[in-house]
Amino acid sequence: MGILKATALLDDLIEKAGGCAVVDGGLATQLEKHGASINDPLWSALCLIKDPDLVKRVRQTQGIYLRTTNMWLALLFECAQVHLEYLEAGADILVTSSYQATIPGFLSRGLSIEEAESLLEKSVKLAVEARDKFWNVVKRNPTQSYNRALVAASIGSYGAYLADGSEYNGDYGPHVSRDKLKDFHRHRLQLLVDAGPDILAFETIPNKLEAQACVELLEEENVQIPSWICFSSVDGKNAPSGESFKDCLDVINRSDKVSAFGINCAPPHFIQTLIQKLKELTTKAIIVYPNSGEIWDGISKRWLPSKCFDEEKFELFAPIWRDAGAKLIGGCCRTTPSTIQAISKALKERSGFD
Ligand SMILES: C[S+](C)CC[C@H](N)C(=O)O
Ligand SMILES: N[C@@H](CCS)C(=O)O
Ligand SMILES: [Zn+2]
Repeated sequence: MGILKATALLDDLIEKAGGCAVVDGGLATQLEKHGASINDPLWSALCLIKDPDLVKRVRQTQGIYLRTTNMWLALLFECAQVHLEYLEAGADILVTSSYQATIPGFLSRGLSIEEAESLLEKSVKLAVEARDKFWNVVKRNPTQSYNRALVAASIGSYGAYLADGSEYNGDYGPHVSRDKLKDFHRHRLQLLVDAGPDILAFETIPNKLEAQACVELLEEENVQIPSWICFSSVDGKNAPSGESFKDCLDVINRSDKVSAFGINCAPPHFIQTLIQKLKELTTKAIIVYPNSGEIWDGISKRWLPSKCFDEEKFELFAPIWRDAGAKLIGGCCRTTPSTIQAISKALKERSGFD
């Protein structure tokens, strides 16, 4: 399938969803609700390591903290379950568990290169299998209101891999060049593309340099599926680095490989104004999937309480974001299947989709 046909799948989904498709919610958050403790440099990618031998080695290098020893195996099976929960809630797009899954990350935990590669591949397979399993059941029901979901392979920023909070400030220091970022992303991107997702999802990109690296990589690797590139924002106006979105979009707007641009894991009260701003800066589809409004403290590794938004407001704001021009809406960290169900209901009822 060429890129035009692959991009048509996304356009078609948006149309079938009534003009605005629903992205899933926080994978890590829902894993935690299932009892997993992911306070670890691999964060949500821990759910990929369910093979007992791999778990043992990872535990030996740094320690996985799960509630009880007996629970660890069961918990590590939860990723597929979380995908199914988001599908049931009405997600039209599943984002894979590869956000913080990287080759160097897995190597530093004692896994071999082959094991690391196979875990990345597995992140896509888990989501594809959940999608196919769910669709095979619901498609038989003539009254069902679900779409066949698409799978977006998550590519977390370099800052996510560093696990030092830099996906929220864009400060990679003077020694991180565009080439270094391309080197960091290349192998994982190749593996994820080969595993057969429908879309690539670059998440929480914090600065222009990394956006440039990602766009160049898509060209160099001649990627034949559409991508979205999402930035976070901590001031509601600019990229986390302080660079303007206009500057960051300069390079992205020139790429045919990028189908959508937007914001993820930023507070929801920034979103309406940001959509209006982005509409003036790009003709690409706008995607927004904010977090709950809580703020990630990258040092203490915990979420600080939200001052401004609560989960129920997503239901109210999703149609406002859609009317402002967003074509893809979902939730990021600290949102759950209930958030996604509320978004899906609000968007699909009003569009007459239901
Ligand atoms: C989206 S953030 C909450 C993910 C976790 C972060 N990269 C860390 O490892 O601290
Ligand atoms: N999609 C990611 C979070 C991005 S900030 C995850 O939940 O693993
Ligand atoms: Zn997030």
